[in-house]
Amino acid sequence: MKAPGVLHQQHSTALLVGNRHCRLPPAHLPARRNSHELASADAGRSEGRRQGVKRARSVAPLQASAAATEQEATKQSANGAQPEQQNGRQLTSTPSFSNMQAYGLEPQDWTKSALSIVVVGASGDLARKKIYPSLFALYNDGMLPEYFNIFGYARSKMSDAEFREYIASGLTCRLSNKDECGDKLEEFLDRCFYHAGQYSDSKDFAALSERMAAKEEGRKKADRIFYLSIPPSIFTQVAACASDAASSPSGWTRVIVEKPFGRDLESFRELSEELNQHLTEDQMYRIDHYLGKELIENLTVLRFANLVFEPLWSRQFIRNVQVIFSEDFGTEGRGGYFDEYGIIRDVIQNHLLQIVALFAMEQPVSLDAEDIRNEKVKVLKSMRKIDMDDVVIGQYRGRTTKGNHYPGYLDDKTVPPGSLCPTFSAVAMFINNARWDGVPFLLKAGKALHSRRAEIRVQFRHVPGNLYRNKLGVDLDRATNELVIRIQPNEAIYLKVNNKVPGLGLRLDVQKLDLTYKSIYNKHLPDAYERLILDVINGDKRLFIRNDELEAAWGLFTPILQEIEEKQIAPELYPYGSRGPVGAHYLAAKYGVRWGDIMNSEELESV
Ligand SMILES: NC(=O)C1=CN([C@@H]2O[C@H](COP(=O)(O)OP(=O)(O)OC[C@H]3O[C@@H](n4cnc5c(N)ncnc54)[C@H](OP(=O)(O)O)[C@@H]3O)[C@@H](O)[C@H]2O)C=CC1
Ligand SMILES: O=C1O[C@H](COP(=O)(O)O)[C@@H](O)[C@H](O)[C@H]1O
Repeated sequence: MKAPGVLHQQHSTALLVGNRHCRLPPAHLPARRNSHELASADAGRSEGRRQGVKRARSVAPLQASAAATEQEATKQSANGAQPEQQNGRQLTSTPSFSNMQAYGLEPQDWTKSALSIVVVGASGDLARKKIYPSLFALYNDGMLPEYFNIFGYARSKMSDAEFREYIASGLTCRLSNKDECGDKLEEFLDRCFYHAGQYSDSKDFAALSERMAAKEEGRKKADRIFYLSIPPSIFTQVAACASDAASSPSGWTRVIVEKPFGRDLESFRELSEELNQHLTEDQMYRIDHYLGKELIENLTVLRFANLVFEPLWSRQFIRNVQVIFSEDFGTEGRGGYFDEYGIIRDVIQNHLLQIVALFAMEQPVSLDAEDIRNEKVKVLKSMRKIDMDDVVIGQYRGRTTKGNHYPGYLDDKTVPPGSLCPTFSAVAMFINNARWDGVPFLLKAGKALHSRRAEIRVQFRHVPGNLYRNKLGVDLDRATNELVIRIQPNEAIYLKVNNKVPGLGLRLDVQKLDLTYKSIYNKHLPDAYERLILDVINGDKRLFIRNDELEAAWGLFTPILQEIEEKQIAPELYPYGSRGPVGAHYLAAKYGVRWGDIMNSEELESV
């Protein structure tokens, strides 16, 4: 256990904290919002709540059934049982609900434990858009423990009933389970409670803890998860308060930390040092939601569970690797946040770099989280310092087409006038190790582009001494094999191969060996947050980021970020809805590469 203030694994005094402020470090990260932004965010939230209320769920029956649920829980509880000695450092338990086995997970005994999930920043955008829907989907699929409760915590004033309406306004039923979904929704909402409080007041957290304890009563032990869905400027104070006043007295306590983890190497180190005063590494779950996406989890399966790919997975056969992220909408509404970070910090330094690490790592000793993360960090540490000549930045400008006007980045009222913040970037990176020496890894991310997609494209070398060169239909030096892992939308893995066009004569064309998920697996794919929240419940850290990975990632990007900012390098403008700045094509051409998404734009039309 850490020095005082570290979130306690076991203690019995969590509820006895007086009226005092939590110990706080100096605020070093920029406050994320100014009052104008806060006001507009508040307006948006009220609107969200109003919409929720409009959906006309009746609250009274809900409360009645909440009482029934509690009576039932009390009837079933093992009264007077002593808290189990529990070490939160280990993978302790897995939900015992019906579906665990169906998902290939080990069912374990949750019958004696309660689980409380606290969403800190409960009135916010991420909570409503992602966290509640994921929790509900897990509940609906039978993946949450029997005795779970959800507690929203934020400064906004809300009753439990209003909170439930707020949650309900963001929920939808899955098609696969639509008939039962209404009842499930009511049951789920019955387990949701709201507690208003300040983020730096341990008295408020102690009161929250008391409410949690009342719901946890009767279980042998209670485990607690705090999801910090708040701006990074208040991560530490919340960790301090939760640690001081609301950690579990009898079970484990885990904390999910959202990105951004700092904005450069220095601020990352400061944040990390501060959080380490209150949380142990075992308690911290640093989320990168891209790691929770189906196709990213499948990346290692593809490589290590098949014989055909791994022998080709090196400089010997791979010409270049492209990791591409594009969105067909701008920063609308999030400009205030975005402008402090820009696309390199927002997407490339975390999501895309994590994908590269998983893609390029050596086979881990086992599927254990530490073994996987050891291999990822080796890749990050082997990366060559990024050269400014290998970086392109862009910013979208407004565009009017077919009578519609699409506003530019600078037209967003929450963006400071004249901002040079990049909304697009392309970077060429290299891994200085035996496997990847000389292979360009081209990363590209942009907002307000022509399409929404995220994919990995692996372009293979040409076939040596090709018999068919120059003779037939396609240029085989250009039509090399390409493996595409489409992360979203319409998840797919396909390999482009040269094939003989059937019939007389000998003509070749390019076809796909196609594993498009929707045509093969007739099922809804879980959202990344579902997978990740379930992993936190199970204590599985494979898909969460370790401190040394972040240290290496920031080490790579901080020098170029500083150079861009210090020299005030102007981004190349590109029209809203276009394919991005021309500079990205020159960057690829410098390494003899053509961007796969541009070269094969017809593939997108079929998505
Ligand atoms: N939204 C998204 O799509 C994504 C968000 N994230 C990260 O998740 C976290 C939460 O994001 P999001 O929900 O968008 O954030 P919000 O800006 O919506 O903030 C969440 C809540 O925190 C409180 N809050 C907001 N600003 C401040 C402030 N300056 N000081 C104190 N409290 C404040 C508000 O609650 P109240 O006023 O009621 O206390 C608000 O409802 C952030 O770290 C973000 O970077 C990561 C990926 C995507
Ligand atoms: O983390 C972030 O991700 C989203 C994109 O996530 P996706 O799952 O919808 O692809 C991005 O819009 C946002 O700017 C960034 O902060």
